[in-house]
Amino acid sequence: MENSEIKQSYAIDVIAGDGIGQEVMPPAIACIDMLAAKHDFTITWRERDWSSERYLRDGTMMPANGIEQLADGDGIFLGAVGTPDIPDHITLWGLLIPIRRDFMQYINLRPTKLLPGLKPRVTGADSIDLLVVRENVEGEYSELGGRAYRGRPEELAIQEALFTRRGVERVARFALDLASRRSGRLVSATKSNGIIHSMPFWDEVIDEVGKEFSSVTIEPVLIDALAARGVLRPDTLDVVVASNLFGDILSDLLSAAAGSIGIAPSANLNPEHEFPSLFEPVHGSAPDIAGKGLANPIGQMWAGAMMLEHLGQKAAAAELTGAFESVVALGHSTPDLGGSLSTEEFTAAVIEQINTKH
Ligand SMILES: NC(=O)C1=CN([C@@H]2O[C@H](COP(=O)(O)OP(=O)(O)OC[C@H]3O[C@@H](n4cnc5c(N)ncnc54)[C@H](O)[C@@H]3O)[C@@H](O)[C@H]2O)C=CC1
Ligand SMILES: CC(=O)C(=O)O
Ligand SMILES: [K+]
Ligand SMILES: [Mn+2]
Repeated sequence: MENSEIKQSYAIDVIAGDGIGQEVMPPAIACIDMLAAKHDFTITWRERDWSSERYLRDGTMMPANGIEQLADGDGIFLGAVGTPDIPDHITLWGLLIPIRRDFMQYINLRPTKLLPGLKPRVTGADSIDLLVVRENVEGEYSELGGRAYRGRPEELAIQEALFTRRGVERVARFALDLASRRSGRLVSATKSNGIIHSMPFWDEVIDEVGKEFSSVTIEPVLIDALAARGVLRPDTLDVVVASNLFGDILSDLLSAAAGSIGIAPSANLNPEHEFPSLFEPVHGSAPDIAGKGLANPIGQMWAGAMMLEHLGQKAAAAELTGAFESVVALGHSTPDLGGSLSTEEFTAAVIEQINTKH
């Protein structure tokens, strides 16, 4: 695309949310603002106070017309939601999950990389560079089911997993296309030995769509064995396609194998650009470290880079990932990566990198 065709001014909704979401958002925004000035584009940040605090105050995570308010923006930049004071299904289903669904963000793209200068967690895994393609609007996270006989000995809960042909086809196609442009290898996370209906269906549909991509080899791997492989040999993985729940678990596991869940970014994509996409770190609100200045802002910064890339600002995106990679390569990091810098100190080092590179 010619540079002149790229829009140069964007409206981005900011939902820092809860816990360390509030601490890692300002560092990411500071970096992006500097890059915007350098690369001649502007971002208007539309700050939303949608959070658990708002829920405790007003009884809802976001306003009734919250989705409408986001619809005309160019993207959503989210920190994390969740607090020990409110059951997690209320906070998640009151904000993040409706956004993912109403805006048909059916792809959750989650890269994992061993950053330059970091030691692998296990020997033999010294070149991790993979992408989890997580199905993001159906699967195990469904509203089908219910509870009955509350509080009685007969009490029961039924939770149905929902897999549609269209839903599996589109995530398969996205992952196969990515794999065809990378190693030509796609691992499909399955569990068709134990889950008798949905997972054999998943396997069949992935296989069918795979016929359109003759250059890609599909390797179905049972999720239990895949978890073990993710710990021991994450270097053998390139593109992994997974259902909503499996992809959620795998992405925490793989980013931990590569150093810390504090570095992992996540793009909730509406690939058709029909609705805004949402960018966030993989991690949650981390109440155990919130308020202590210990949070690693890389996950939020890297999510910001994915957002810039999605907007067409590829040079700025590359400069942002390059900046935090350089700081880590110089041996500076937050405690989760074995370093001693605070969130603020690490951010200052990244900003200095951006400043000194012309
Ligand atoms: N997309 C979202 O907003 C998500 C929200 N959550 C919510 O977050 C809350 C806490 O969930 P947890 O299960 O504890 O997961 P979590 O991801 O918040 O934390 C897990 C562990 O990783 C550490 N950690 C996470 N991010 C870090 C960072 N940037 N730097 C350094 N260390 C980091 C935490 O200190 C904690 O020990 C819950 O309310 C949960 O529902 C959880 C995952 C995703
Ligand atoms: C909710 C959650 O854990 C995630 O989206 O990663
Ligand atoms: K998050
Ligand atoms: Mn998760």
